[in-house]
Amino acid sequence: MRAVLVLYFKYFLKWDDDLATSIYHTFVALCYLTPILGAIVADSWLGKFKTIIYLSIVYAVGQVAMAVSAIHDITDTNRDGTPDNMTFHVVLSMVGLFLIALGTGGIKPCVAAFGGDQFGDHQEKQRRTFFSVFYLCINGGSLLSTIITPILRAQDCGIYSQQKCYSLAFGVPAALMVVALIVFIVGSGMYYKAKPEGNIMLDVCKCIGFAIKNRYRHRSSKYPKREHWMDWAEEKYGKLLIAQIKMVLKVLFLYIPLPMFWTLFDQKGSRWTLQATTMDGNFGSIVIQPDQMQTVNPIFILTLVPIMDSVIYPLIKKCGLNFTPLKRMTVGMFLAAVAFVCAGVVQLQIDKTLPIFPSTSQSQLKLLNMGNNSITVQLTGNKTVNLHPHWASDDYFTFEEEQIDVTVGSPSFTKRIVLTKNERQTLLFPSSISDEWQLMEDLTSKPQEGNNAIRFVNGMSRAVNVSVAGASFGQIQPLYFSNYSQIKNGRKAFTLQSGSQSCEFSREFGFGSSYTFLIPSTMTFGTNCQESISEVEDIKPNSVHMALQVPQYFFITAGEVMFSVTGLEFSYSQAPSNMKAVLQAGWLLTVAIGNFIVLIVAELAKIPKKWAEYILFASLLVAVCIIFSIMAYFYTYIDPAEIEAQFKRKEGDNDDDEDTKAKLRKVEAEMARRGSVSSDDEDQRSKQTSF
Ligand SMILES: CC(C)C[C@H](N)C(=O)N1CCC[C@H]1C(=O)O
Repeated sequence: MRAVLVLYFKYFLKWDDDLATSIYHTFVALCYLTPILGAIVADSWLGKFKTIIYLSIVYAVGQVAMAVSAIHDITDTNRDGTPDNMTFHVVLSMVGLFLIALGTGGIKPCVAAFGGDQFGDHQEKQRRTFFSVFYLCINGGSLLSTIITPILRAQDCGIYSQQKCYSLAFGVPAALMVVALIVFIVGSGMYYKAKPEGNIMLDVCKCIGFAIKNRYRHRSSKYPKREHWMDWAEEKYGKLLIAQIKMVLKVLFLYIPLPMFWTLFDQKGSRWTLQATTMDGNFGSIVIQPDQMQTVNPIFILTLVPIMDSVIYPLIKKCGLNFTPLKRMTVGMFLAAVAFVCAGVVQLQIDKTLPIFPSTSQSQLKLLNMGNNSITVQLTGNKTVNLHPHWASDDYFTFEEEQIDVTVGSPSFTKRIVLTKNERQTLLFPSSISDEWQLMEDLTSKPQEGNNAIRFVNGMSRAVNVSVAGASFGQIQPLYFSNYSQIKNGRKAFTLQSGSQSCEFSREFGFGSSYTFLIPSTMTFGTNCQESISEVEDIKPNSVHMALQVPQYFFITAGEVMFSVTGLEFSYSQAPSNMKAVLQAGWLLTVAIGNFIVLIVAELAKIPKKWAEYILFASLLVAVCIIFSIMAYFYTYIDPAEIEAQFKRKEGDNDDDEDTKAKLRKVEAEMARRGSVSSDDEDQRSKQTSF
């Protein structure tokens, strides 16, 4: 669904690029923020199984709302193919997105933790495999959706008029979500379902609050220090709960630097896609569009996860190295930084091929001779150019002056031209140089999305109509320029028409170029006018190949596999039994914060050189990576189940606090239940995990 969301905003809801991008990132950030709610509901109240079911229903309803919001016919009263009550569509789609984000919150942390719950303590290896498979599934889905949803969207559908079918692109995932939910419910009898332990998050908050208050009350030096500030809750709360909170806080503290990884990671959808728009996507038999490069991420995930699990990690182990989860995550961060260095190097190559546009104090001018004779032009600053008939100066001349003198021909003819700062212009000399000269504005940036910006100049004495599949340049008056039209890459055939006469010419286009095509006064209409039309290259096509982005995608994905898959498993294994989903949500929160930082960075980072921006991000991540590795060095891995069992034994003997005892009895019952999972259940678990 994410694959077509920005396009839906832009083309269906008619939002501008900035609004579409901001709402998109806010939605994604919300999807990784709401897991906190889902996790609290699951761990404290409904349990993971029921939370997944209820919030999957919310998710499916949200997806249906999106599908309905994309039916233009609902408000298209005048049946012209566009919705007439946009408020209805905007409100319904925002409600839909909100429900989807809420549903995602319920599903994401619970599915991961619920999956982890299916494995006993002795099945650590299988559990690790589960997290890898879980990650594979997310990315398999992501890959399929990026391929299929754009195809669905491209279909035409409608009751009164045919339009692009966003409702199908949203409706099919809605139907699939319902199928997935049914499959999940049908499997109910096969799962191990850990019971929630009452309002654990409320207890946690109260316990932390009490510890802080109690610490403050006993701040005087006459009170003996305690090992940990949470120990100040001992007067009121059981040791087990305090120990569990310490485990969670320790892990959450470790998470503080992690959003920086996601800040870099999430820029592949924005900055890297923009970079791809300045590159050549021609791969021989297929042409890759800039945004399609993103599919390289899930493709690499699908190949790298199994390779890491079955080759790289075992090999490292064989070499006698203890590649602990936190070490893997550190290496993952480092690889992401390497990816950004690669992006910086690619950017340097691209920059070499980019035109130099005028700065705010400069203006640029190109000269174009539409006459049938060669002319010599002299410009201020002793610049002299010889222009053949129907020909333009090779490049733009740059001026700091506001106005320049232009002298042409012999006997010479001089005119003063007023230039516009920060602009590129073309000065057109008609057949007779004493006729009015035309000054036309040119592009001062590369055409967007890898398109080509094309325009025509009509040198004939009669109006000419120019069209090409998907675009029309309209009626071009004698000695006038047409407006620019955006044309996709590939071979394009143009039709030129004047009265009843017409002719065609075709040309192959790459990515990101700009051309002015000249229709000479000498042109005769026939079936083919290929020979007569000459072209002026205003902006060169992209020449750095998109394949050069593959290394940066490789490194960021290798980094993601080491960082994210390991992080998921680490969050599960280091969480106390009653806060597994909460820590999963804490992990996903780092993704949400990373997304928010991207939003801020997009506004703040205004470094003129893009390559320098990439290197800056890489350096920041390396700095964060060093901080994280120091924090990780001091982290001691724990076995929460073992610690909980020890407390159960100790506190069961000598604690006389009734509340604690009640809680311990609960833990004891739960552990006994887990321990006494019948051999049938155990068999069943082994069967389920034998992948
Ligand atoms: C569909 C995702 C954006 C693909 C990405 N490779 C991924 O799996 N994740 C990015 C953030 C964490 C993880 C996820 O759980 O979505």
